[in-house]
Amino acid sequence: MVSRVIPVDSFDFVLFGATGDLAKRKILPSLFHRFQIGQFGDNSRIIGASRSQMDRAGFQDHVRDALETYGGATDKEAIAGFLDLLDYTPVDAKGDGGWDVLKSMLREGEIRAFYLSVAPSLFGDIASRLKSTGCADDDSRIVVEKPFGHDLASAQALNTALRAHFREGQIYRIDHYLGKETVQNLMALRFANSLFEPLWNSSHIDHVQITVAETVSTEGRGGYYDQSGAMRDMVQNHLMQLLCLTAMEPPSKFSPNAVRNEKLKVIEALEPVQPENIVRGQYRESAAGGDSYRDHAGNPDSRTESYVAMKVEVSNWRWAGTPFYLRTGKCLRTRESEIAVFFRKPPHNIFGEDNELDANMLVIRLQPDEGIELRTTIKDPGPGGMRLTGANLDMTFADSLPDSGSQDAYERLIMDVIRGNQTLFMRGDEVEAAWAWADPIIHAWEESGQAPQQYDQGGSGPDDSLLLMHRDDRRWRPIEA
Ligand SMILES: NC(=O)C1=CN([C@@H]2O[C@H](COP(=O)(O)OP(=O)(O)OC[C@H]3O[C@@H](n4cnc5c(N)ncnc54)[C@H](OP(=O)(O)O)[C@@H]3O)[C@@H](O)[C@H]2O)C=CC1
Ligand SMILES: O=C1O[C@H](COP(=O)(O)O)[C@@H](O)[C@H](O)[C@H]1O
Repeated sequence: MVSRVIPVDSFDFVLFGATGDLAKRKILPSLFHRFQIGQFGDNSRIIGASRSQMDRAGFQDHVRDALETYGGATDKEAIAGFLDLLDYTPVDAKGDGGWDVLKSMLREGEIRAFYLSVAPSLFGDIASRLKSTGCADDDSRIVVEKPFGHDLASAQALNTALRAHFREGQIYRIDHYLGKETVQNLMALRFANSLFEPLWNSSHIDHVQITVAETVSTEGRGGYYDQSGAMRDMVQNHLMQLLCLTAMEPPSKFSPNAVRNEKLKVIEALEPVQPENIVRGQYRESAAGGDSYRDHAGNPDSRTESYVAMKVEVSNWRWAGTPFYLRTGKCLRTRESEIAVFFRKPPHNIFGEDNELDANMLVIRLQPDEGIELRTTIKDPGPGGMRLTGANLDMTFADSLPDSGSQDAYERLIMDVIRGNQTLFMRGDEVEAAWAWADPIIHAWEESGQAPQQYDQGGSGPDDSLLLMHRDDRRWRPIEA
């Protein structure tokens, strides 16, 4: 099956922070891939805007380098075609310089998208100048990167700054996990099949495990990360979104507000997490003497967590009695993200003591090998009588849908901005609700002053995370290389 490309209308895409790290590693390569497969409307243009003094040719050189280095681009004709769409103007987010030139580059009647790939401290300045200079109109989209705030108060301040100039319907808050193919597939699995929904509740589901394990350290971004930690960097946003999509009620339709209303209800139903239900970890120096978290942070006393595991309760009719266990960490054994849904065991065993019954388990693998797997119990084939064994119904997308094409999460999300579809973007109230849940947890840590438990690099996290499960007579799925 070849994926169908549905072209978008032509647009003016203004990339603030066009000379920055995220632009060159993700945004520009993603735009190029969508251009290369023919998704752009005919007159589309991309305008880079940053502080650096550079002309159009200089920006084209910068972008060519980014596409070759980070986008795997080799097709000279496609690269030349893409570079043709580019323009550049220096713009100072905090001053008046460059805005009149930017305004003169924008065309009447085209979709305008302003992507703010800059520090959040510049969001308010840019939003305000976009409006006061007439660069943005009432249909323009404004896209903002994470982190969306550091806590509830700062997220509220960002929302206020953006909403002073743009309607909520124009604001696209990026959480790149929502652009991942299998994350969207979770909604298809739940709401496009009649098989699962009747079982999707605490009567049939014992518990859910959501894991985002990373092998990378914080090296190179230790300064930023030490102010953030796993809770702010991953749990409040990415894991929260996975939890919401797993736990939410069926929306009445697949529309931005219908989906986001249901996600918001999940966040609002979260119980406060008690300290005994959270484990924080920090990676120590490796056996080979490799740098520790504290070395990477440049802070020998750091109490910031690079790992967190927690038991979360969703307090509503559907989920009462079914805990969600979340965990994420750096420097773990392997890169592996998944949602594992553990069903309850069959209520009665007709096969006798020699055949212990296993529970069914549905695993939604987000990365690296995207797919869906259902663990079932079958008869062990052969003449050995009625002996039971486990068997997996495995749908690895690379095998079952080999020509479906893969796309980076940013590709999908940027095209949705042009289409004007906010379903996969966080609404302001959602982000604030997530911070309102996370803030007390973080404050309690800060007040206690307790250091996270040290854990080995290349393992599966701190020992206490095992106890979190053992206490409930459960086990984590192994993080396996
Ligand atoms: N890098 C990453 O992997 C990720 C980044 N993010 C987020 O994306 C955003 C950008 O991050 P990143 O690319 O790493 O940051 P960088 O520091 O690499 O780039 C910052 C960009 O902002 C521009 N800039 C700074 N000050 C001004 C100003 N006064 N006026 C106009 N432009 C200005 C810089 O322009 P110039 O260089 O010309 O001065 C540069 O292009 C941040 O919000 C970050 O949190 C989110 C997820 C991952
Ligand atoms: O937002 C972030 O995400 C990455 C993990 O993203 P993935 O797509 O590679 O799973 C994480 O490493 C980073 O710390 C965080 O800021």
